[in-house]
Amino acid sequence: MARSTEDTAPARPAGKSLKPLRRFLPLLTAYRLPVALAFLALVVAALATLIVPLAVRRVIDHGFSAEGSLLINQYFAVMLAVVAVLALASAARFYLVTWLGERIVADTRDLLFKHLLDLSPAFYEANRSGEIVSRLTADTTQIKSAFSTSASIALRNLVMLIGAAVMMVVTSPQLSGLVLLAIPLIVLPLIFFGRRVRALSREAQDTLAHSAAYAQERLLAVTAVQSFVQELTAIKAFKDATAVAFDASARRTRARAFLTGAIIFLSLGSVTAVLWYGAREVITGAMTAGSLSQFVLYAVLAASALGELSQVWGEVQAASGAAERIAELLDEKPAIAAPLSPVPLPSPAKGEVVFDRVSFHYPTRPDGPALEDVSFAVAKGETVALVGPSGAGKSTIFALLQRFYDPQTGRVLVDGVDVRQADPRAVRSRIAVVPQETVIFSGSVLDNIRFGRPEASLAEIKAAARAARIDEFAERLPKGYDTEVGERGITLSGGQRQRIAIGRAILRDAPILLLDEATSALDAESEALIQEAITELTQHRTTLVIAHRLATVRNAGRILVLDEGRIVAEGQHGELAQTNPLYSRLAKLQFSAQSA
Ligand SMILES: Nc1ncnc2c1ncn2[C@@H]1O[C@H](COP(=O)(O)OP(=O)(O)OP(=O)(O)O)[C@@H](O)[C@H]1O
Repeated sequence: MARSTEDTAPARPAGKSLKPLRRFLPLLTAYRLPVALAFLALVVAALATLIVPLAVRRVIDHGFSAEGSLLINQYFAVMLAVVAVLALASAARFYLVTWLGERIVADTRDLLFKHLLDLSPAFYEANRSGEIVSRLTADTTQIKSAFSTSASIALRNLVMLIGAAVMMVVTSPQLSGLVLLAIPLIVLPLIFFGRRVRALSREAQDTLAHSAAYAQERLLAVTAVQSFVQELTAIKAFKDATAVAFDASARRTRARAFLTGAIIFLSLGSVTAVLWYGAREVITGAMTAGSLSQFVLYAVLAASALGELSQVWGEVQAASGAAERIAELLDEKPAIAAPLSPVPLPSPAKGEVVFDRVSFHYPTRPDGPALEDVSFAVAKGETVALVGPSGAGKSTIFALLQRFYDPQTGRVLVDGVDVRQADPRAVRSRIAVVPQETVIFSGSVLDNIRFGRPEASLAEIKAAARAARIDEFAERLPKGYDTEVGERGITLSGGQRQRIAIGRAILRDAPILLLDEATSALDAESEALIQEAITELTQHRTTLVIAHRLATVRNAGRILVLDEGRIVAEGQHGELAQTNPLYSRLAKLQFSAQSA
């Protein structure tokens, strides 16, 4: 279940059963012509069906008499034509309506994905990605049925029901009056079971998402599961989650089965009762056999339309439960958004960074400040190293600078503009990040470098790759730069992944560089290659680096020492090593093992 980033998740609206689905209706306005054609096909098919009983009466009342032998050929010829029209119109209706359903689902998925990309990290901290993916796939598939097959069946049967009811009244008002009495009997279970189906469907989708999230998390870390020999635990936990999802689906299906059974019994039962009454009318001569047959055919049509409608009603209710889950996600407001009229950043870019008395705690940790009263300024082209024990707040500084969160007090300025007043995309465009753990997407080596700037030319990408010392390994791969790297880059070594990250940042060519040095030890050769690549990257750029290497702190113009969210010292390596006990301890622990 998605939790709101705000602490108070809004309660789900109860009762208004189809509201969540209605919200997706406007998507149909883009497809007016197919909607109109589908409607036309629907009406034609329904009319064709309604003509059949009329023909049947004529055949029974006149066709079997001596003078009717000529007419009978005509009647059957007309019927054949009607059947052909019915078949054609039904095929067209099926195609168009299914097409529309698929379209709505595709559009909903696009809309949802776009929205998801706008949501800030705070949202993803509170929700599991597997559950979100389940909404994107399983729940949208559920609403597909509501907009395609269900809509098609519902509309056809609605038209049929109305048409058949009208024809019943025309054929025998007296018998129709009797049928009228049965209607409340049929509508009540529809309402009762419909509600139940919707609630149970919501539950079924929730539990399904839960098991999907579990599977995704374990599969992403399958090697960890295997190396800790936790397969059996994982299998059992997944089996339990699947069982819960299965039970929920079974309950939903039971409710739908009851609904369908009840409607079929009640509607066909009433037809039987009316037929019994009608048969007596025919015996007393108050009604012709043909009229009774015609009436009964219409009544059967109406009853089966009702039966199908009830089934569809169950499906629509189930879809409504799924739609509710999608709507919740769509209603999630991004915690970070551009102001109505964002202040443009000065052009040309300078690459200046200022933290002005910044205090911040993460939304999920209201009582634990991550930064307290942090102030510093980094001038254009300067390199500043951040050093501090684990959890001191170094990565948090990077996160605030990219405006993934807003500080509770104080300001973060990029090129003199408070990042809260600027468009977050504009701020991030001025920044290139080399994270400690490189994110690699499935695709080729080239694709992964291009991620830094998708519009870059091949020559630019190759140049960046050379500068980042990627060519050194890429050319030895089976297909060179076109080699597929596998999901999350599992076919590359740690050092190779880091160089791709550096290549991306070089290609991005942003004035501000945020570099989180890898802590993992590399062999001397890789290390040397990475240092060369980094030197290339930091030239002419404002650089903030979370330092783990002696060479880095030595080369930095200035070092900020962080401890428990505060800046506790500032200076250069030589002097800090002498004067600051925390720094000298960290330097001994972190840097002493390495040569410069
Ligand atoms: N997304 C988050 N949600 C809640 N708390 C967080 C989050 N990220 C970090 N923290 C907390 O904020 C504090 C500062 O973390 P930060 O990641 O900035 O430390 P760091 O100096 O980068 O540490 P390291 O060197 O280990 O990466 C820590 O106490 C950490 O537990």
